[in-house]
Formats: sequence, structure tokens, C-alpha cells
Amino acid sequence: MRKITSLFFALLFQVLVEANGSTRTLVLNRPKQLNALSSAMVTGLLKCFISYEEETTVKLLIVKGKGRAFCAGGDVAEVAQSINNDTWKYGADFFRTEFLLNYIIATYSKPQVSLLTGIVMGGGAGVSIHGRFRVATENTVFAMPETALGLFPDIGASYFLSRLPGFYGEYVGLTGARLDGAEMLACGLATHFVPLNRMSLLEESLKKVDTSDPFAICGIIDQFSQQPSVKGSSAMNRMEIINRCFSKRTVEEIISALEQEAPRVTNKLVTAAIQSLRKASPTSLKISLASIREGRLQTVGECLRREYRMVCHVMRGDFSRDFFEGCRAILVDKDRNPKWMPPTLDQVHDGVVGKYFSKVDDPEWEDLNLPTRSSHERRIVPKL
Ligand SMILES: CC(C)(COP(=O)(O)OP(=O)(O)OC[C@H]1O[C@@H](n2cnc3c(N)ncnc32)[C@H](O)[C@@H]1OP(=O)(O)O)[C@@H](O)C(=O)NCCC(=O)NCCSC(=O)/C=C/c1ccc(O)cc1
Repeated sequence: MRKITSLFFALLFQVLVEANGSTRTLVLNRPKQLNALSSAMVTGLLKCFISYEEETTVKLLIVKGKGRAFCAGGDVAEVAQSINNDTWKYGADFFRTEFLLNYIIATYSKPQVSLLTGIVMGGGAGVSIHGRFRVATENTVFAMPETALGLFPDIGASYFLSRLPGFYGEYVGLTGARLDGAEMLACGLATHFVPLNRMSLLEESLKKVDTSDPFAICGIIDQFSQQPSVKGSSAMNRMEIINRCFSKRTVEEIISALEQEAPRVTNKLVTAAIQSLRKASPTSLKISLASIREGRLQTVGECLRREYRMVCHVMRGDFSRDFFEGCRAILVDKDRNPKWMPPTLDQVHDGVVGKYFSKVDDPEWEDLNLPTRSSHERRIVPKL
């Protein structure tokens, strides 16, 4: 029988915990907000992950979302609130907890299966992609939309995006392109594709397992999995274009390479990419590219530590206030017409980009301190 663990239920109604034998199912439970991660949720999830690692009777974690989304990212409405209060420390605390959670998930000693139904964006990727099994389906919509908000792909995205085939990670991280379940599987962001009408059967089977053996868990998911075809128009079918353009050294060169491709390609992919890049914050684009490139040679912990420095600079508005402008345009005034500053790519100099990687100049500020973990930092192995 399904049992809701009363302790956690009382503590954290935004994250429900269901206990079935050796399985614990964590349900993101803010369906009206598309399960956007509040600080209570990241704190609650972190507590769950830490305590279930200790409990020998718990062998498998399932993470899923209630309603039509898995999770639409960090709760940007909460941020808009904190901006009004004129304090960057709220954001820094939120990210400290969130990135620690991402790190615990990436180095977790027990298997995690994330059931990626519906929207998976930003912080939603952070609580799933670092885990062992990511099950996509036909209604999954994945995106890292941060450059449109004046932010950059964080939550350890510079680790997993930089490990996608070729320069697909640069494409996904800079343009905020939306991927469907088949594309997620094809690029390695998802490990499995299970049809929506078989998801609940999969979940029931997983709730009966009494093992942490990843091969056994994989065997169960395999029984429900399919190999979907990637749509003809998908960027996955245009990897030669993606690689040619997104391998360029600078954002300006990427845009110029896309513009050269545009007359030759009938597919909307190239024009849509140019449009997204032209609309995004120039500063965000440049720091995102630098972050993904740097991430290629770093461990997940190193990526998160560097991203924490970056995000604190963003929250403090040290070199640009684009994030506040993005929140204003998208959340507060909802005019969807942000005025980025600096407004053009050529005005965002390499020296400033480099400063996002430096320590924050504040006596109270500390680098992200991640615990020593016994399990190795797992690598996401792209399937192509
Ligand atoms: C494409 C979406 C996912 C779905 O569109 P839709 O189907 O037309 O649905 P709605 O847009 O009507 O969303 C339903 C409700 O969910 C809310 N919502 C939908 N995503 C969200 C959301 N990330 N937050 C907070 N309410 C939301 C949305 O505001 C709305 O609330 P309401 O108007 O009151 O009905 C759309 O909602 C959307 O673009 N959401 C934002 C995605 C996004 O940019 N994600 C965040 C990336 S950045 C990030 O993760 C960092 C956050 C951060 C966190 C803490 C900090 O201190 C600093 C930063």
C-alpha cells in the first residue's frame, strides 16, 4: 500500500514523499507553478537525498513532478521578490543549496530514476540530468532558457552540456532551443524513452525493486522502453551545421557562421537559432559560452564551484544588471522586451567575461564548499 511519510509530508508539502518497500518517490508538488523550485523545495530535496543515502533500507529514488510539468526551473517569481528587497544574498543562499543538491545527486551512491513528463527546464534539469536514469517520453519538453533571462545555464549545466555530442551543448545552452523526448534520448540527456501510457506501469515496477544494482534497474526500465525516431527537422539531423557553427571561438563568429548557412538551409533551425541569439542578453551569451567551454575539462564539482562564483556576480549585478532587466521584462512588467546593457556583443569585452570567474569581493562571501564524497563523480556518457 502507498504510504505518505508523515514526517516529510508535514515538513515539506511542496515535495511529497511516497514510501514503497525499498523505493522512495519524491514528488515535486507545485503543479500551478509548473513545480518551479522554491527554496523550501531545494532544502527539502537536499534533506531527503542526504537522509536516504544513510538509510540502508532505501535502495532506489524516483523523482517526478505533479501535473503537466516535471519542473520549469528555479522559482523566478521568488527572485523577483528578492530583487524588490534589494538583496543578492537571498539568491546566493538559494543557489548554494541548489548546487549542493545538484552535486549530491551527481555523486549519489544509489540509483535515481527521474520520470521526465512534461516541461524540464533550468533547475528541473539540475535535479534530474545528474542522476543515473532519466526517462523521457513523448510530451517531454527540455530547455535551458537562461540566456533569455539574463542568466546562464547553471545547476552544473556546463558539465553536462559540454559532454553532449559535438557542439550540441553550445547550441542548446546558448539558444535555449527546446528538445523533445526523442532528441533528449538521441543526445544522451535522457537514458531511456518510455511511452506516456506505460509510465505508470514502469513506476509500479520500480516501486517493487529491492536492489540498488543499476543493471537490474536498467533492465526494468528497458522492458518499458522504446527507440523513438527523431523528427526529420530536428537539429540532431543537422549535426554538421551545428558543429560547423557552434564550434566557433566567439558568439559573434557563431552568429556569423549561422548567417552564412541560412541561405543554404531550408530548415527553420538556423533562422530560429539566429533569432534566439539576437534576442538573448549579450553578456549572458558570452559568459555561457565561456562556461560551457571551460566545463569540458572540469569535474562536475569544479563546474558547480565556478558556476557559483558566476551566479553570485550575476545576483550582485557586479558587471551587468541584465538578470534584473530579464526578470522585469518577463516577470514583473511582462513586456517581453528587455533592454540589455551592454546592448551589443562587441561591447561585452573578454576582460569582463573573465571577471565572472573570479572570487566575489565581499568579506562575508565564501566559495561553494562541496563535501568529500565516496562515490566517483559520474560522467554522463553521450550515446552518439
Ligand atoms: C514555457 C513555460 C515553462 C510554460 O509556459 P505555459 O505553458 O504558457 O505556462 P505559464 O507560463 O502560464 O506557466 C504556468 C504558471 O507557472 C508559473 N511558472 C512557470 N515557470 C516558472 C518559474 N520558473 N518560476 C516561477 N513560476 C513559474 C507561471 O508564472 C504561471 O503562473 P501564473 O501566471 O500565476 O499562472 C513558461 O512558464 C516559462 O517559460 N517558464 C519559465 C522557464 C524558465 O525561465 N525557467 C527558469 C530558468 S532560470 C532558473 O532556473 C533560475 C532561477 C532562479 C531562482 C532563484 C534565484 O534566487 C535566482 C534565479
